[in-house]
Amino acid sequence: MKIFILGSGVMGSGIGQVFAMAGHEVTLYDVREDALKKGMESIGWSLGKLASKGVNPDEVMKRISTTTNLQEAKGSSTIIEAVYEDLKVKGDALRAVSALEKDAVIGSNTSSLPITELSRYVVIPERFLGTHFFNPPVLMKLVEVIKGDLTSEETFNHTVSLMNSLGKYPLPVRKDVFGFVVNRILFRLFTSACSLLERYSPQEVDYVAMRELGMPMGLFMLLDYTGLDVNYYITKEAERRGFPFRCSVLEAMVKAGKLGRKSNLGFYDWSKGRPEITANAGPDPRELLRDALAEVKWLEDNGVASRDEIETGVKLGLGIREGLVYLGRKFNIEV
Ligand SMILES: NC(=O)c1ccc[n+]([C@@H]2O[C@H](COP(=O)([O-])OP(=O)(O)OC[C@H]3O[C@@H](n4cnc5c(N)ncnc54)[C@H](O)[C@@H]3O)[C@@H](O)[C@H]2O)c1
Repeated sequence: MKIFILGSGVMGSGIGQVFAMAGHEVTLYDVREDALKKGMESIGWSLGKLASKGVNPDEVMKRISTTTNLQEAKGSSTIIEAVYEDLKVKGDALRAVSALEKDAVIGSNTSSLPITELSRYVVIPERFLGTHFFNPPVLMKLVEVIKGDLTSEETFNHTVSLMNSLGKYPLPVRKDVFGFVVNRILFRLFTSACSLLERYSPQEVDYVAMRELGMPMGLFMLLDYTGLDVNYYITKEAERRGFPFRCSVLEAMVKAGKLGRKSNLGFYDWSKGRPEITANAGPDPRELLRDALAEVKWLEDNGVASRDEIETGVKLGLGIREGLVYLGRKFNIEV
């Protein structure tokens, strides 16, 4: 199949690599030559790492081409949009590409914009949906496939099968809700963690997140890792869309230039690399889990995804090895 990727950044290049590794012909498109060059370098680096696992880097590389000419989208069967997370930038890119190739299924990799809102920009909204890969796309097995209000059942089912054929686990998100499934749960965990700061240190909360919830990284460490400015922006966006992701300390931290890992300082000091967790006690794990589990129930009750699908998504997307529902039972929280 001919695949066209809009945006050759962190996600676009990774998604292109995933398709090429599954045998598809991929064209990476970007408005910047240097982004295409960087994207190809990062694919080459990643394939080099995978060579010892039976991947033939040259074969995969041969299937990927780059362009700054949007006209090359013509004849593509699938188009994935992975440009900046901005409604106007995405809208303009989608409008232009969808006018060129009307038969393609178009997926957006947005993390926070409603699929239905984006679908207003495409020529055939029935053939448009969300394809939310996780970072890094090559290593993360989870892809949320999101049905917008106008997405046809055929497009949705076709894309779920396509993601399966790439070796991914497509989590079917049947309703277009803010944050989709996995990030909604993550935002609940963040909100609970932030509200514990009155009584506990970030270290103590993270100790419990890692030790009792089995997360690969603590919640404050994760906020630092992805950037406090990025997370502050998401809390504002969540608020605007009526979803309670709150973390009141973020605003002052961002204003003070504490952005997390990228500025060497956030909830942790990153100047010497990934910080060590030295705490050996913290809050009751139920205080972290309760709202996240209420969210699982909400998603299930509202027909967004089933409990089993959510559980698999949480394991693959957040690295919570045992799953949230399992932890709920373990700690006697009713779900
Ligand atoms: N980075 C992550 O961890 C992550 C995870 C999941 C989803 N996402 C989402 O994926 C999308 C891309 O994120 P990213 O981290 O790869 O961003 P990025 O900044 O690394 O890359 C975006 C690329 O889009 C290009 N671009 C901008 N306007 C364009 C246009 N009109 N046409 C073509 N290319 C254009 C830029 O030149 C840049 O190379 C965003 O919607 C983001 O929310 C990101």
